[in-house]
Amino acid sequence: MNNATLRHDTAMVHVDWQDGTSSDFPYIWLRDNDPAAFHPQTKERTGDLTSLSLDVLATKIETDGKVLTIWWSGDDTISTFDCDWLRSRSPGQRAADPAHTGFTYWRQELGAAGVPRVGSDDVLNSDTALKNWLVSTQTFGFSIVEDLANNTQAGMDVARRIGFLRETNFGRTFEVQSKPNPNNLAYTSVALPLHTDLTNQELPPGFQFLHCMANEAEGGGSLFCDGYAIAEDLRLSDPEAFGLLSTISIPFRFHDENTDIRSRKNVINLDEDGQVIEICFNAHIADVLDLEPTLMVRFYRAYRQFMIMTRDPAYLVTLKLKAGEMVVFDNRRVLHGREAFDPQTGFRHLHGCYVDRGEFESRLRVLQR
Ligand SMILES: C[N+](C)(C)CCCC[C@H](N)C(=O)O
Ligand SMILES: O=C(O)CCC(=O)C(=O)O
Repeated sequence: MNNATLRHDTAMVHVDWQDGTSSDFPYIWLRDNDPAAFHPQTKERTGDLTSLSLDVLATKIETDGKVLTIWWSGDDTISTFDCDWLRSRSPGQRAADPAHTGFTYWRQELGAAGVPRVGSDDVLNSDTALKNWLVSTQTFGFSIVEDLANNTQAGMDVARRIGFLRETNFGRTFEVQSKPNPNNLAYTSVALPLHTDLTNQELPPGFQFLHCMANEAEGGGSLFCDGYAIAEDLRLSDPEAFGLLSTISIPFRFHDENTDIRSRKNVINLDEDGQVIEICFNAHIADVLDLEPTLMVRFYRAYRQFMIMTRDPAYLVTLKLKAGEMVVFDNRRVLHGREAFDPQTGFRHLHGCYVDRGEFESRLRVLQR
């Protein structure tokens, strides 16, 4: 970068970059981000903000277009910044995040044939295949890994290519099977309407992995819908319902002999720009609603409307997992469910685990380096 020009006043350094763009850097920000204030090996911040004056001022600033040098008043500190780094961190613009590769919202038209698929050996052995798989899993919120070995380790091996497993009250891994004395409906053979798991947790698990070991019973098909697509359609068709579901939290609770785990969540969660970033929807573990009575009635209308949309075939993709396939989905975006099955007609067994979004995004950033 050549010929950047500088102006500075009592609060900021203003830089006109050669390409016509410009940036404003407050002095306190520059002083706080002096490269010398970071540990050379760990890259952690070691500078102490409280030792700086908020009115810190420069006595002299120079740039040769590659490096910007500042002489500070008050002490003899001289800070040197790389201009490309400065530009990439221009205050007021978010630095691009390589883990955020974009979303494609989908509806029924995607069909089972549109679900991204990848071979388990490719993901296990190739970083490029791993990266491409993570990108498509994030884009659609789900994917299927094929040709897993026929043991309960195989799905975990794939999940661990991403990162640490998220342990919950259901264990580090879990067996979705019809069991005696079930502590939740997943462990029966009944139909499960579309839902997200563990909305009763302070942080609901990010990605869910369900490795199909056997699916021989009649029924037992899998259901999926894109919660983000439903939320965006609701935003347009019923702004009042969207507003309530994205601002009013409701209680969720799971309890059994050993646990009583509760959390309040909005059904639709937005970031500060209003983008949908999480769906928490699980009718079976919604606790008794405790809203103020007039709000209650408005909320029920909104909540029921969202529920009706989750039953609308326009959003539904169905498939029947085969032994050796593993479905992977963002549990905080894509709702999942299953048809009832008849355990008398054959064995059905899914082996599952979770990996949180933070692990997933970290792996993606590292693979994009
Ligand atoms: C069995 N497995 C661990 C996968 C899910 C458990 C879900 C438990 C709770 N009923 C909920 O729906 O969130
Ligand atoms: O049995 C299935 O296909 C899905 C089970 C499920 O929804 C769950 O474990 O949360």
